[in-house]
Amino acid sequence: MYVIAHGGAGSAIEDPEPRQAVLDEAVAAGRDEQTPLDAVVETVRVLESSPRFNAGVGGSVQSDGVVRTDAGVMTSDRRVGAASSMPGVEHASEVARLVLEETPHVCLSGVHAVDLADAYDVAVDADLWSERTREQWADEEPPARDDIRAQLEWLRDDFGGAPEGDSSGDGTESTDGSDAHHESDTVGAVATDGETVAALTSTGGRWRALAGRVGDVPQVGSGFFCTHAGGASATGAGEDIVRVTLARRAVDHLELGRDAQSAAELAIEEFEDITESSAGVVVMDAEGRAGSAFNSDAMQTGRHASEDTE
Ligand SMILES: NC(=O)C[C@H](N)C(=O)O
Repeated sequence: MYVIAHGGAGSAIEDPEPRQAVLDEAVAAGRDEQTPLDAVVETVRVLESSPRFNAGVGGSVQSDGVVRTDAGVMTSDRRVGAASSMPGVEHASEVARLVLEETPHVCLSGVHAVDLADAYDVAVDADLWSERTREQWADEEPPARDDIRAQLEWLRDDFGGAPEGDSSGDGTESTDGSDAHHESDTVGAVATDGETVAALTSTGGRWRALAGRVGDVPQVGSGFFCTHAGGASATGAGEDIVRVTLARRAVDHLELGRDAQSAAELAIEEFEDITESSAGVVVMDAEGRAGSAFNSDAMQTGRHASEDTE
């Protein structure tokens, strides 16, 4: 099994090694699986359990003080499953797989997605707060939950640009080496056994987004996409990623004959030209050749590829 994983596009961090170790461990877990779908879920599960990433435990906090998780997965036979806005769900990746495998639909949201998870014994009462998100949220002064207009006033300036991780401009960085606002560490993976391919992305979204906000991650073609040619997982400013359907763009370039690296690079170039925002994407073709590109300061990846086309 070939696997590539990412830990989000965002600011450069001072101490990338501990996060790299988790990414490498995640890829190693995925490599042992029997199918690409199992491989991407296993890879992402490891990342969702680590508070170093903005997915599962340690996810971004929305404007009402609740952490909600999103994920989307697609296989090369064009099966799709996505789930969004789930409080208490550490492994959004598993709920996305449930939607793909157990339902006739492609996306479920909110309490209904949580109910599906519960019905299939996926844990739904996890504490998704980490030490870091607790500390950061304690510094926030959000308006009352039911005053939506005041909340929008409070958060509006954080959006319309890239999640560089330091939306306050105070340049702070947390002790475990992730960005201060902890929103650029979305995770994702693409895997292939040389026959079929799967791509999966999972996130806590963006810091202090309006409660109920859903970004690119559970939207097919935006945060994730996969065909027989290969798959892609995107990360970055979700509001901008959806405008260009970034993951689909990268896979389209594979379909048109580019290698994984130039498909990733071209997709990011086009993304930047259109949006002037920042993002990253990892790509793997059906033979397990990997590529990645980003226009943020950094994006960490882990990979076990047949070849790096970089
Ligand atoms: N850091 C990220 O990748 C955030 C994610 N794309 C979102 O907008 O929800």
